[in-house]
Amino acid sequence: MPSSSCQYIPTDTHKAHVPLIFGENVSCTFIGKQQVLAVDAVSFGIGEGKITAIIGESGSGKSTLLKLIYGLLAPDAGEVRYRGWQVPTRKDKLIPGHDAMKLVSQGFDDLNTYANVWDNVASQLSNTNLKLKEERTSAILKKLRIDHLAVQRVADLSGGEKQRVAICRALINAPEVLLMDEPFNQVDASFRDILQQDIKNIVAETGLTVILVSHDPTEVLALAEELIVMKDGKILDQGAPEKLYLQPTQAYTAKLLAKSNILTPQQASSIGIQTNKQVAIHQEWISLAGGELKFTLVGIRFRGFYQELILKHEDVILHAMDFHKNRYALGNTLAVTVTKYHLL
Ligand SMILES: Nc1ncnc2c1ncn2[C@@H]1O[C@H](COP(=O)(O)OP(=O)(O)OP(=O)(O)O)[C@@H](O)[C@H]1O
Repeated sequence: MPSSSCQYIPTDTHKAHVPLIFGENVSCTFIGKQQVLAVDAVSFGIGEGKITAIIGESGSGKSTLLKLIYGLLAPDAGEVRYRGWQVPTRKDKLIPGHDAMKLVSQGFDDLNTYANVWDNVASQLSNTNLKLKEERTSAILKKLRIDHLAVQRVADLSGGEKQRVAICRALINAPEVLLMDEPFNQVDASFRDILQQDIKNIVAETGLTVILVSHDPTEVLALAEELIVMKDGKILDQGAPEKLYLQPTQAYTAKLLAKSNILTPQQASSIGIQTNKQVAIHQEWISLAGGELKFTLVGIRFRGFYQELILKHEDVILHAMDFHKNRYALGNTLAVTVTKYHLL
């Protein structure tokens, strides 16, 4: 329950469509050798029972925003509310962190690496009902597929396994919100997909609200239902992944999510697109199967299942995807068609 020292505005909860968590003009400055405005007057809403990802380049303020939501940091302006209640911060509470939320931090700081997995998780429950304690610990370890590791020391686990222990610890007391800072950092690609699906299943089964931070948006495109895009402490975009991917409003978002080619109106005009706006052309919107536009191949990057071609026409550089490797050489002239573009 929210702390009694917090201000409650009952009318907020009666408004239609008020998000579970919302921030209004929230700012946070770090004062050290230099003053850093890490979060700059942002307003946002986070819906209940879904997965929201905060994404952006390194240093854009993602972790700071997560800490403001949890109450680990106090905003120097604006406010964050949870179910209409102002989120208590260090100023209001002895033990920081909102009681309805749990944070899984990047470094697994909360784990006791010398204890085994079972004790790390079970220790989060009281001893008043030992049977229930055992049942709940067993159930959550099974749900996160680490029941076979119950007696292993945490120190001996892989990064991905430690991540699962940290999530079990966070979830065992059934918080309403799970906050995760770069949860897939230490998990390799194949395990990442399984962990993401497990998190999705838990959200679907329990109505848990998940907020996670990622510097790699491609890894959360399939996971999150809502994205918050940050740059230089500001929120540039918020919306559904498909919408932000296909109809970005900002060049930054288009580049971040789709590695899109961004052209000025003049550059666009030289390839036949007349507009006074910037143009985003995603790599997959460029067809190499012939066309009027002639580009010179100036670079080839191996990307695994495809290669990225760097194409030049006058002062326009386009990056395109090619799934048929080894059919072109540097210096070749390629006939190109832009099949789709988006005006910013
Ligand atoms: N405790 C702190 N003291 C001083 N400056 C800080 C502190 N924490 C963060 N910053 C600065 O605030 C800015 C935002 O940092 P933050 O960690 O929120 O970014 P981020 O987007 O999460 O970055 P990353 O993806 O690299 O973790 C950065 O310039 C960072 O150096």
